[in-house]
Parts: sequence; structure tokens; C-alpha cells
Amino acid sequence: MEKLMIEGGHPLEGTVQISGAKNSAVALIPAAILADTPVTIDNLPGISDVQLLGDLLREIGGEVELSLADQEIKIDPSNMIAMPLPNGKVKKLRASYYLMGAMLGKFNKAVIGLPGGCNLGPRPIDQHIKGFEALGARVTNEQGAIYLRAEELRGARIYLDVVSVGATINIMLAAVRAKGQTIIENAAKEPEIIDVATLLTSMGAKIKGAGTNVIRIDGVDSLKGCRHSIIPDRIEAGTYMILAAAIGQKVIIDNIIPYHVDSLIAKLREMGVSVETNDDQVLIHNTGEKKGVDIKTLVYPGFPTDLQQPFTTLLTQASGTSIVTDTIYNARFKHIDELRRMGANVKVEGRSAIINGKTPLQGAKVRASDLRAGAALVVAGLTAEGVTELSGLEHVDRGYENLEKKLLGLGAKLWREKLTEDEMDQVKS
Ligand SMILES: CC(=O)N[C@H]1[C@@H](OP(=O)(O)OP(=O)(O)OC[C@H]2O[C@@H](n3ccc(=O)[nH]c3=O)[C@H](O)[C@@H]2O)O[C@H](CO)[C@@H](O)[C@@H]1O
Ligand SMILES: C=C(OP(=O)(O)O)C(=O)O
Repeated sequence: MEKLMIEGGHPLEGTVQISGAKNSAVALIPAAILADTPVTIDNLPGISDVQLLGDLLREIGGEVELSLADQEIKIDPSNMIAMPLPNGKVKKLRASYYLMGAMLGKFNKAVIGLPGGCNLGPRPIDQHIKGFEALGARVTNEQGAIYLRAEELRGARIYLDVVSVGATINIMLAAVRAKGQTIIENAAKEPEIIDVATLLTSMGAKIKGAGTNVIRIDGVDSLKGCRHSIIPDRIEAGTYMILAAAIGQKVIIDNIIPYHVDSLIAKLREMGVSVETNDDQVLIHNTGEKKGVDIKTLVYPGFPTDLQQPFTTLLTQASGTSIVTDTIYNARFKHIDELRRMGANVKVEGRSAIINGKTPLQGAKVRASDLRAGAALVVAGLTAEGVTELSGLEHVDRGYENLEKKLLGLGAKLWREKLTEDEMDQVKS
């Protein structure tokens, strides 16, 4: 196990290339199960969630060629079977829940262990199950695994009680080969949902309305392979934008779709940060003093919960009081204790964090409890005086491709070291 050593205080400058979107990739890979011939996906991010999903598809008989150097995965689903996956790697990531929709859609049955992923408080999947049941599946939870079985899947009208990215995509996956029409109402509108619908459409599916709150799917008998390129990762892009605002001089965030990060751009400008955009880039010009602002996380196109944690770190460097409210997850504040350890003046009240800035941060030994807590602490470490030792890198590696390489390219000073025996013991206890 390793820790990231971050020597803070070096201003960042230059251009950073953004990878393909994690939250698209982790849905597109399971979607390939639904095809009868090979699917190739490019602009693939080199992150551990992608490797785990490649392994899971191999476990069910898929031929998977994964080349991180070429940023590409080729999946031949011809010999896949409905192998039960009640335990093991499914528990290591959230997106293993997409194996439920994809295997149900292809084989009319699936057994998948309950998913893992970031611990952000309760993350139920009742809306996924409600959708599968409406399509005609019997769903039971037996000893921590979800058993799904259907004689035949039939299209249905499904109203989601909660706007859910995962449930919207999972129901699409199960419905594309069902008999008749499925209508998903109160669907989520995230760009990753459009990306999955684009892949499925190239495979021969009939989907209208992805990206709006009503999605209509006309089931087809079979789907074929195709090639698809993943959209840029708006959360990785947002993380580098936040870093640039915290400790950048002039930083260009390249290979992105700027309107995907409109809500962040608006908040950065409100703080007094200069942001320019063109077709596929954002330029952040940090001119020094920043004003505190309030943010409330919302479903897309609102401010993304996945940027709330790194943005909280940025607010410790802004003057005045800022309030951050997370309306999506009630316990996404595990980074706050670590920020306090570094000198931040932040308290949590219910679903909100109240930040009093501006406070200088000092390097410290801190631990990432989840993926974006890790991102928040990387921002803090690079901003702080002295050296920060960040452990819990297995979370960070789920979502940031080549983190050190990209940051070194911007002039940051950081490196990985092995955990000492004492530190290993602390992790185990
Ligand atoms: C792999 C992936 O794409 N992960 C993203 C996805 O997670 P995920 O798909 O898990 O998040 P959802 O959009 O489903 O969750 C949104 C809210 O709905 C609730 N809910 C969800 C489903 C359900 O059946 N019942 C229910 O009550 C959740 O507890 C949460 O409060 O969207 C989140 C919200 O943008 C992001 O933080 C995650 O990065
Ligand atoms: C919460 C996240 O991921 P996951 O849903 O995969 O746990 C995230 O990407 O911030």
C-alpha cells in the first residue's frame, strides 16, 4: 500500500488533458454485454473501476482486450453466460449494479452482489429494483446478493420517485431488448446518461429523450457491436479547475465539454476567479483574492455533489463565511475532519458545512475516506505549506487517471511512497 507525498505551495501552470468520464465508462462497459458482436470503447480512463469491470466481464465468459496505453477496451460478448456474481469484485465498486440491468436485459436473469463504491451514507437501489420489477422481473435479496429472473421482459411506464443516475441507466439497459415500449419518467439528465444512450443507439437500440426527464425506449430483438468514444470526465475537469483556482496561475483544462461544468464556472466567477471558455477548453486565471460563496448540490445541471468535497477545500482559501449544502448525500463530509487537521475552520451542521475563511493550511498526515474526499485532500495538500501525507489512495485511483503525472506536468511536487509497517497496522486496525 502506498501514500501520496505532496509538497504544497508550488503554483500550478500549464495545460492538463482530461480523460474519458469514469461514470460513463463504468456504464458503457456493462452495456456491451447486451450486444451479440464485439463492442470497442475508446477514450477510456485508466482507473481501477474500469479494470475491475473488465475482470468481471471476463468472469462471465467475455473476451476482453483492455489496453490502457491505447485508452481502449474491446469486449466480445459472444460467449458470455449468466454466471452468478454474488461476491468478490462486485463489492469493490458502485457501478457493478449495471451488471444487473445488462445481464437481465440479455439473459432474463442475473445474480449480482450488492455494490460497493464510496461510503456517502445510505445509497439504496430501490428505484433500480422498482424498474426491473415493472419490466416483469422477480427480484429478491438473498444474503447480500440481488437475484433477478424474468420469463420475458415487457416494456412499462416507470416513474422514478427519486431522480437517480444509476436507476435511469440500469432501467435503460434492461429495457432496450424488452418487448414493447418503456417510458422512464422523472429520469436523471446527466451527460453520462446521454453517452450510454448514444452507445446503445449505435448498437441498434431505439431510445428517445435521453438528457431530458422523460426517456422512451422501444425494445428491439437484438443489438450488434459498434465503436464508441467516451465523453470527457466533467468531474475530473472540475477537480483541476478547482485546483487551478486554489493554487494555479494560468491553467488550461483541455479536452472537455465546457457547458458540462457551467454550474462550477458560475460559482468560480462569483468568487472572483477569471474563467474563459472556448470549444473544448477552460482557462482558469487565478488573480489572487477570492470571495466565499454558498453552494447547494443538485442533480444535473445543478452543482454536482461529486465536486462538493474539493470545492469545500477551495472555500477554505476564500474570505468570509461560505455554506456548502449537499442535498444528494447526507454524509458526504468525511473530508472535513481531515481539513480541520490541516488548519481549516469548518464545522458540519446537518447537511451543511460552514466554512470560515481564509485560513492558511499546513501539511499533515491525512486519509482519504472516499474518492472525492481524496480529491479534496489533494487540493488541500497542494495549497498547504509543508508536506502532506495522503493515504487511502485506493479510493483516489478509482477515479483519477495518471493523477501524479498530470499534476507534475502542471509544476506540482508530489510522489508516492510505501506505507511504513506502523502505518499498515493502523490501516488494518
Ligand atoms: C457510478 C456513478 O455513476 N456514480 C454516480 C451516481 O451514483 P448513483 O447512481 O449511486 O447515484 P444516484 O443518482 O442513484 O443517487 C442520487 C440520490 O438518490 C438516492 N437513491 C438512488 C437510487 C435509488 O434507488 N434510491 C435512492 O434513494 C441516493 O441515495 C442519492 O441520495 O450519481 C451520483 C449523483 O450524481 C454521483 O455522486 C456518483 O458519482
Ligand atoms: C461517488 C462517486 O463514485 P461511485 O458512485 O462510483 O462510488 C464519485 O465518482 O464521486
